[in-house]
Amino acid sequence: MIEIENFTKVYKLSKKQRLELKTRNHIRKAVDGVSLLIPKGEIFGLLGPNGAGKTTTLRCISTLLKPTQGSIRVCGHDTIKHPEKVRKKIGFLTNEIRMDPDFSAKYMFEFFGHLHGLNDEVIGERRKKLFSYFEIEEFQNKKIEQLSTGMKQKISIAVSLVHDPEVIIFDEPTNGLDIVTARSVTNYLQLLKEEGKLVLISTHIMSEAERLCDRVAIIVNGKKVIDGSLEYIMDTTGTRNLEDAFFNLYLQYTERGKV
Ligand SMILES: Nc1ncnc2c1ncn2[C@@H]1O[C@H](COP(=O)(O)OP(=O)(O)OP(=O)(O)O)[C@@H](O)[C@H]1O
Repeated sequence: MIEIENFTKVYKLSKKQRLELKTRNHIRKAVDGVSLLIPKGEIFGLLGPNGAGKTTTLRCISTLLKPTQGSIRVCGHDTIKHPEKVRKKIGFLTNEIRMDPDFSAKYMFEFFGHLHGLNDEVIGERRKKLFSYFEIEEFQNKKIEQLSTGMKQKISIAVSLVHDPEVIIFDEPTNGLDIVTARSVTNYLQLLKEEGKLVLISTHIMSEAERLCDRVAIIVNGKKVIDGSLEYIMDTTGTRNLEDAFFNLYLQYTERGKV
């Protein structure tokens, strides 16, 4: 389970950032007082427009950043007090973490397997399973720079899952993928859910969230505006699909000045 309580993240803005953002403010509140309970055995979607605070939230859960206020626990471990215990439990995928282009998929997989303290036999078994599912086998000895965007993303996903984590946190996992590759990724997330794992994704794609997620939270300007099952969100907003529900809430919380 992931337990997020009254979580706030404030960034300090450098002079360069202030100029770029055309602001005099020295800070930016990226996430503002968000609380969430995310159970295992489900796919949970974090939805929101650009700049809503999704990536910041996922990075704080994954211990790459520290919350400014509030607390986050993953499988009972506090992300600030016991980040190393949290890291053992999670597989994290983000667009900014790139595979080293000079190395091969096989090398990267083994490297990260060893970092997680796995022995060669376990790494070999995991590699066979994941490389076969994502059809990486044929390309596993090629330099990553020679491979397509889709293949690179599949390799990143396989590497993030080397240690068979209980909690899978993927920031926009299908971003930039064609529909065939995207479907193989989302199908795998469903398999992980069926194995009882907790899967947390962020996405802009409402149809994907609707097809994949058991529950979602919508974040606008750093604040959670709703969370719950898809049925609950559609009932509450009086809509029949997630995209309409999203727009309904977005307009309500931006134009009417609630956020
Ligand atoms: N390192 C940083 N320093 C300062 N501000 C930041 C930093 N990272 C993000 N922000 C700001 O925090 C806010 C939330 O950004 P974040 O990347 O978490 O949003 P997001 O929902 O993931 O957006 P997107 O869908 O565009 O990736 C934005 O206003 C962004 O400009």
